[in-house]
Amino acid sequence: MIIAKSLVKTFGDFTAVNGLDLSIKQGECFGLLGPNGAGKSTFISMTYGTVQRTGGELSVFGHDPRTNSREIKKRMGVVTQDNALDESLTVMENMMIYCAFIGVPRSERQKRVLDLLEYMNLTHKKDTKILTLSGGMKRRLVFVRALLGRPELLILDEPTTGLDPAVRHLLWGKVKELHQQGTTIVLTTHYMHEAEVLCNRLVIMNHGKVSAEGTPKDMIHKFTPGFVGIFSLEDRMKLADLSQQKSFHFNEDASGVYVRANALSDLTSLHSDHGLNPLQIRPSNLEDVFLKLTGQELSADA
Ligand SMILES: Nc1ncnc2c1ncn2[C@@H]1O[C@H](COP(=O)(O)OP(=O)(O)OP(=O)(O)O)[C@@H](O)[C@H]1O
Repeated sequence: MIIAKSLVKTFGDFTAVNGLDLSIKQGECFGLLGPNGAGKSTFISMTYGTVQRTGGELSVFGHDPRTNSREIKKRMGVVTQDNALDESLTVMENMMIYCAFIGVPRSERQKRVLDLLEYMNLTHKKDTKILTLSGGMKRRLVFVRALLGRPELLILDEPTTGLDPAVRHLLWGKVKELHQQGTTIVLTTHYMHEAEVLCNRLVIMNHGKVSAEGTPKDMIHKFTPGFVGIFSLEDRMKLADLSQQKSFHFNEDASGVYVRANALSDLTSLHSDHGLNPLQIRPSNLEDVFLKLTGQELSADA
C-alpha cells in the first residue's frame, strides 16, 4: 500500500529522510517509531504530497504522490499532530465544511457526520463551539474528521499525545476496531506501550532511516531479551560491579538502576546471593529496545 525505496528529503543542506526503505501492506497496523527529529512526520507528509521528496521512490496505492496526490488523499484519512479546527465554528459546522471540501455528496453529509460523532461519543457536543471543547474532545473530533471520507488508509501522527489515560484508552479501542474492520493504519507515537498494544509490525527510525523492523515481540526478543530489575540508586556501585562480572546490561537514570538479564533467576539471585532487593522486576519491553537502538541507553557495556 505504501512502498518507499531509498527515499530522501533534504531541507537546504539538512537531510531529514536519508535513504528510507519500507513497505506497508494492506491490512497492517504499522508503527513508525523514532526519536524527535528522526524524520517520521516528514515521511508521512511525503505520502500525501504535502512535502515533495528530493530523491528515491515512493508509491501509495500504486500512485506517485508527487504527481497524483489527489487520488491518494481521496482514499486516506489523516489525524495530524495539530488539530487545525476552526475554533469560532461549532462541531457540526466544522465537519460539514470538511465534508464539502472532500466531496462527500450533499445528501449524505449530515448523516455521515452524526454517525461518526456518535461513534466518538461526541453527539452531545454537536452544536458547541470548538473553542469550548476540552483537548480530548478536540482530538476525538479530529478522528471524526479523518474518518469522514471512509478511508482505506488511516494515518495517525502522534494521535494520543497530551491526552488523559481515559481518552487514550478510548482511542486505542477505536483504532483496534477500525483495524479489525480492514482499515490499514500507520501510527507514529512516542508511547512505546501504545505501539506494543496496537501495532502488528513496526520500524524504529533514526537519523532519517530504518534502524530495525519487525513485530514488537520479535524486536524485544532480538534486541533486549529477558527481564529488567529496577533497583534503588543506593545499590548502584554494587550492581555496577556485579554487572561487569555477570555481563548484565546495566543502566541508570534519576529514578533508579536498571539491570537486564536473560533469565529471571539471574535477577532473583541478586537478592538471594547479594542481598540486593529489586523495587520491581518486569519483562523487557519495547521502550528498552527503543533506548538501545536509538543510542539513548546509558550502558556500562555499550
Ligand atoms: N520545512 C522544514 N524545513 C527545515 N527543516 C525541517 C522542515 N521540516 C522538518 N525539518 C527538520 O527535519 C527533521 C525531521 O523532522 P520530522 O518532523 O520529520 O521528525 P519527527 O521524527 O516527526 O519528529 P517528532 O517526533 O519530533 O515529531 C527535524 O530536524 C526538523 O527540524
